[in-house]
Amino acid sequence: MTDQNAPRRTDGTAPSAADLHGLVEGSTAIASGSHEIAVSGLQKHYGDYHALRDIDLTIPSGSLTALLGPSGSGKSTLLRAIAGLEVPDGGVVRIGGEDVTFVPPQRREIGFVFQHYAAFKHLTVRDNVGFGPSIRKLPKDEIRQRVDELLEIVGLDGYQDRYPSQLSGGQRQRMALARALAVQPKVLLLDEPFGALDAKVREDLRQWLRQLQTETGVTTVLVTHDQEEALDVADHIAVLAEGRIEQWGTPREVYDEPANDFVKGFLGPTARLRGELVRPHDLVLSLRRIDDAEPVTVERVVHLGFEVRVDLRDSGGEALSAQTTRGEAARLDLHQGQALFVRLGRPGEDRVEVA
Ligand SMILES: Nc1ncnc2c1ncn2[C@@H]1O[C@H](COP(=O)(O)OP(=O)(O)OP(=O)(O)O)[C@@H](O)[C@H]1O
Repeated sequence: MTDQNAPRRTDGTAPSAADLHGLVEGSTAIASGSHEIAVSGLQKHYGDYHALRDIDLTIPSGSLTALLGPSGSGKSTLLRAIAGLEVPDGGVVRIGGEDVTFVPPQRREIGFVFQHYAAFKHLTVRDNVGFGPSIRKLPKDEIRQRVDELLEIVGLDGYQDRYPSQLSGGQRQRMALARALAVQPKVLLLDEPFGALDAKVREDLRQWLRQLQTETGVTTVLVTHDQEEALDVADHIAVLAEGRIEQWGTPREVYDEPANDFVKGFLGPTARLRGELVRPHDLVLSLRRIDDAEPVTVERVVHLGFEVRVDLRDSGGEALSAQTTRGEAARLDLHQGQALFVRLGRPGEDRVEVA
């Protein structure tokens, strides 16, 4: 089976490790000045399939932007078009104000990290990270110093002489980031870099990525289908669906002021109350009817640490879930079969109902 996240050439085949190194080999500039990424009117077809539909997106210099969307929404295609691994059918890609639409990847001064990092197995961590600078024939002691600094930043100091097979998955991805940064790229493009790792490691690595990005200030684009990851690390999120950008904004904007039901549904759990899509934590439960609260029956009470999810059924037979706290669940004595009322809370309202 082919990996959806694996990089593809325009002919559909996966690039070799040497190709990927080629992405950074040509990099010469040190990340300074404006490295805004601006995409306008971008179109991409694969045969009859319209993978990118007129994409306009500006990624501010020095920021971390997440491309978030379901599988097949076009995230990787957009990232690969920015990298130069895909040639668009129409539109323009600019990096730092320069039109790079037809500039080959190795001349775009980018660092790229994929979900499955193609390390040189026969090279040590030091030589993997130092590969790009050594191709550019930088002085050996300068390379050594740069590699040591980067390995310290990514938390791999002391691992210089190990081989990739002697690293954990998380350590390998951190080595990949160090290697991408070793050539001091203008922009860092990350395609589900933590996708193959387990949940806890992912969480640690995204905190670490956020810190690394803040320290280096390199303009970063992160492809992810994980809304929590995007909300957690990104300055801005572009939400994609079917080759279009549905919304662009800060994590708070896309979560609190979603442009449409798709964005609302994709950014977090939702419940439908009288036809309106709402957040489960915006629902207020009460034992007596307040205002025009909807009568519901408790089907299940699920304790998820501090939070409690209450699965309900309304009088029309529709299922919906509310989210509440342990304290409130105890106060209401929530239990299966209980008759309750649910309504939409107002922002800042005290959730504790004395019924
Ligand atoms: N080389 C290709 N040839 C044909 N179709 C392709 C090719 N690359 C991507 N596609 C199609 O274009 C669409 C967008 O793919 P893309 O990889 O950009 O989606 P994605 O949002 O990154 O999804 P995922 O999260 O699954 O990686 C998909 O329907 C995919 O099958």
